[in-house]
Amino acid sequence: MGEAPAFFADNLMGDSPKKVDSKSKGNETAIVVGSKIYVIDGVDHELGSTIGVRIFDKSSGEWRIPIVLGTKPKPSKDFSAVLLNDDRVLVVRGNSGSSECFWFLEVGTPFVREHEKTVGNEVVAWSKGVLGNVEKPIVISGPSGVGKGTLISKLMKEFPSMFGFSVSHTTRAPRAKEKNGIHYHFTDRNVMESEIKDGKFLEFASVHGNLYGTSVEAVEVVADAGKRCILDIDVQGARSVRASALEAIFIFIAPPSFDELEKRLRARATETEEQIQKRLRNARAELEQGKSSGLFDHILVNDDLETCYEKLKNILCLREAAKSAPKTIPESFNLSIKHPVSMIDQKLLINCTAAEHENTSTNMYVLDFLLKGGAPGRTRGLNMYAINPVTDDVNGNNQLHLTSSFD
Ligand SMILES: Nc1ncnc2c1ncn2[C@@H]1O[C@H](COP(=O)(O)OP(=O)(O)OP(=O)(O)O)[C@@H](O)[C@H]1O
Ligand SMILES: Nc1nc2c(ncn2[C@@H]2O[C@H](COP(=O)(O)O)[C@@H](O)[C@H]2O)c(=O)[nH]1
Repeated sequence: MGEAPAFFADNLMGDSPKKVDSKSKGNETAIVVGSKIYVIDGVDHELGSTIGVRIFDKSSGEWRIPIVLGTKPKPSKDFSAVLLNDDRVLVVRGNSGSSECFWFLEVGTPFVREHEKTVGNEVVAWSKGVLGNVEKPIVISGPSGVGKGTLISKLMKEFPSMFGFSVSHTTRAPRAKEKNGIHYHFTDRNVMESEIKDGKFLEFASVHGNLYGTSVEAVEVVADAGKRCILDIDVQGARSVRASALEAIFIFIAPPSFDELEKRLRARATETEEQIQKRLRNARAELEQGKSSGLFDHILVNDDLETCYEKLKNILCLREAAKSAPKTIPESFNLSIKHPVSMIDQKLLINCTAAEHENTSTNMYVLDFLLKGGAPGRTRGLNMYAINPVTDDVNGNNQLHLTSSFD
């Protein structure tokens, strides 16, 4: 690796030109975010099997190797990188099909910051960009015993092919009828804590004295099956998901009264008296936060079960009806060796020029990434369409082409 050309950071540092040590082989792109320079290398020279990321801290003049979360892209000799919103880098890999083309590297999102606090190191997180519209996951929260599980079961029973449940991890003991892998992934605290450190969880919280968490995989498994994911998590978890890149619909289920909540919790007969008392104490705080925090898009009172269920279905149907018609997405395409990219109006314009027909065939694609997705893992809901660079605008609409007298 010593023979590699060094990466010069002088043009990025602003002050005295400074040659910084690098293991690069020259196939790298630098993205400046505040006082840091993220150097994305077509090959990670430690691992060899992925695109590499290093961070140069301008203030200390030091290189840092971050902890890398999420699915990592395979190495690429040819890629472009664009900074989005100061906290995510879009990496477009050349010479790859539509499923391996688009990657997001989170560099300063709340999700990454949270993990930096947990692990005490720089963190970046990869997620793969997935083309195609996708329904937003549904986060359902509310105090223990309010009926979240009952409502979710009804939804899954009525629409088995539409919804999938995100199976959480928990350190609590299974109840009599609960099955590992179906109701929860029952796990040991040590194992779960170590997996949290490794970035395997989208969110986690200590709830009623036990650890609960949604793994990235739990959400991805549902989305990969083409289903809309439902998360049954507490208010702390909902807050963490809000801070993540997973764009979801947040619904809070409230009881008609505190007495009714207590009645349901006791009637369920799954907890000891001590546990019931703990859950009721926590319920007061959750009700306060849930109703007043502005965290939730909808608050439903679960008085009569059937009425509440109808309201829940209404919320979900309305959202679906409001969805805009998808644009045409190329079934499969291969980005050629040269693909300069530029941003216009929150859209990425990709200029694909086939190397062998350099002057003859130019295809323009627009990548519309206003929709956010899951992290770290897959960022879903990207929209891609081809445009004619002469006659279409970036929305794919045909526009009047004015020819000048010199044409
Ligand atoms: N609208 C309702 N009216 C009367 N009983 C209800 C209603 N909804 C749910 N229940 C009952 O209340 C009990 C608690 O419901 P459920 O287990 O679904 O609550 P939960 O919110 O999922 O609780 P947890 O957070 O502890 O998992 C169950 O016995 C269920 O049958
Ligand atoms: N933050 C999270 N909370 C979770 C998750 N899975 C479940 N929960 C919440 O825990 C309580 C208690 O559940 P129980 O099954 O022991 O009755 C309840 O409010 C759930 O919503 C999770 O992954 N993350």
